[in-house]
Amino acid sequence: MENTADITVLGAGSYGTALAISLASNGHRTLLWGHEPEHIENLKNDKSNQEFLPGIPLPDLLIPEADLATALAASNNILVVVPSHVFGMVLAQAKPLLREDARIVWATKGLEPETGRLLQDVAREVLGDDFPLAVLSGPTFAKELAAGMPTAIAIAGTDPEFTEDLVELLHSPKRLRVYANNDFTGLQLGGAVKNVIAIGAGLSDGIGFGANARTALITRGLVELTRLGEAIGAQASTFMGMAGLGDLVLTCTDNQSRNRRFGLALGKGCGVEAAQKEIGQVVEGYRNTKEVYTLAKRLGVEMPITEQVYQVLYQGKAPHDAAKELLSRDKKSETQG
Ligand SMILES: NC(=O)C1=CN([C@@H]2O[C@H](COP(=O)(O)OP(=O)(O)OC[C@H]3O[C@@H](n4cnc5c(N)ncnc54)[C@H](OP(=O)(O)O)[C@@H]3O)[C@@H](O)[C@H]2O)C=CC1
Ligand SMILES: O=C(CO)COP(=O)(O)O
Repeated sequence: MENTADITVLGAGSYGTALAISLASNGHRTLLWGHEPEHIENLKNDKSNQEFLPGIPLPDLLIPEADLATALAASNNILVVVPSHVFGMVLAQAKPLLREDARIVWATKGLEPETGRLLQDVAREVLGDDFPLAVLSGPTFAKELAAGMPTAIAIAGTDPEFTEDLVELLHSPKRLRVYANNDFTGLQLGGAVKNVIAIGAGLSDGIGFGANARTALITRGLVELTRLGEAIGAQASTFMGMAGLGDLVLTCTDNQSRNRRFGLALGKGCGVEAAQKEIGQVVEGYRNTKEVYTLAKRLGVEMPITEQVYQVLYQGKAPHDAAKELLSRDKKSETQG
């Protein structure tokens, strides 16, 4: 039927398109909504997303859609993949158009601008408590997922039936392995904090440090993520999985990561604005550093790497000085605190 779909994806950038390709390749009719009609027209004409995923064909079951009302009427399964700073705004836009049986999942990685709230709090504030919610998080570069290269991800949510249905929709023996997780909070936090640590790893490589420093940042980044997670009620074990260690290793070590590339550019002496412009896509960790820092301060959680990245991004500290400060911290036990 023309106007029905198994799932609707909101956000036609690199990751929204990659997830839509993956869903459609699994045989599910998938509507992909984007806010720029011209961009959606290009997707239809080119049968690919030349701006974000050049050269990767869109499957026939992926239907680009410029009208939000049509997109939301087509399915009760709504996957939101817009940057975190517009997440609340897009939900507010969607709310009056949502079907009564709508269920909302997001793959956005970040915290609410300024407040540092988890996106579940934003979703509940905007939508109320009646819609089932879920989150996708884990080490998944859009380009590889879209190209059908093997990928694994984790999912958690408020409603077991919804998360099970999402696993069914997303899971593919050939391209995407989906792990169910029961830590809704932990999955959201992992996706936000890893971006900050990835900037730190990029900074370290950019100023000429090596594999030892990068690996120390990943390892201690995992410690500070876990500390913050436990303070907000997440399970420490979550961070040893896809949305913690998995995403940290991916984004701290591979130059497909925009957050890592942003840090690299800053470490080499580039300014914040120029580095963002060079990347030309969302760098979630830039804003999210402020939000993670704010959240950690509010809860009294020690996050030395986040603190130094914050000082480089927002207080004009030189990357070298930030690195020196991290190294010159008091001796401490690896296992305590
Ligand atoms: N790319 C990846 O590999 C992964 C990304 N993610 C997460 O997915 C989220 C989206 O990132 P990604 O797709 O990569 O980002 P991109 O920069 O590739 O695309 C962002 C998209 O969001 C659109 N957008 C911006 N503002 C709005 C708005 N108000 N309403 C609707 N759409 C809007 C942009 O449109 P326009 O171009 O017109 O501004 C663009 O199409 C982020 O939170 C990211 O961390 C998670 C895992 C992997
Ligand atoms: O979240 C991602 C991979 O899991 C994408 O990372 P970047 O946003 O740093 O490109």
